[in-house]
Amino acid sequence: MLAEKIPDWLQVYCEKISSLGAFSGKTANHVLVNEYKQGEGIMPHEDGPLYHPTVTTISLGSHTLLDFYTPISRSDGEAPQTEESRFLFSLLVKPRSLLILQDEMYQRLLHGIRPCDQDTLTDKVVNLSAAGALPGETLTRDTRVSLTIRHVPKVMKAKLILGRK
Ligand SMILES: O=C(O)CCC(=O)C(=O)O
Ligand SMILES: [Fe+2]
Repeated sequence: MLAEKIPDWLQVYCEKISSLGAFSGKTANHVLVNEYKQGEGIMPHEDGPLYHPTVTTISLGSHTLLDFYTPISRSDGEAPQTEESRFLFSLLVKPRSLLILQDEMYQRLLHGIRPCDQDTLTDKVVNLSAAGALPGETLTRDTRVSLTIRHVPKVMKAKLILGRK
């Protein structure tokens, strides 16, 4: 991964979040900006080993439900595992919120966002009361922008790479 300067306005948030201790004393140096139009999602995935095992996300514009899944198990002889059967629970992620995920939730489980226009909240949304929401409530999605802010331990300075023979 190549280092580039983070814009000043965003650096402010990188520093604020890092000062909470999210990256074990390191300062965030990586921001991924995703935009989801109403109805768009992201398929279940893991983010890979490149990052410090903590991910922090600022959400803007709309709520979403972030869904968690067990990984596909490799043992033979088992019935095929559907996405539905691997689904564990969701988090209601509100606009203007900061979500911090780490350890097992981030490293072992897969996360994703179902592509849909509306979310009806159930008891599978495990942070309902903390998010001030009620079971049975239906929330309509709008455009959401997420800023995923992390610390990447290994970055290369562009100068070094370009200077290589
Ligand atoms: O938008 C989000 O909150 C999740 C984004 C995500 O999982 C990713 O870009 O890897
Ligand atoms: Fe992700």
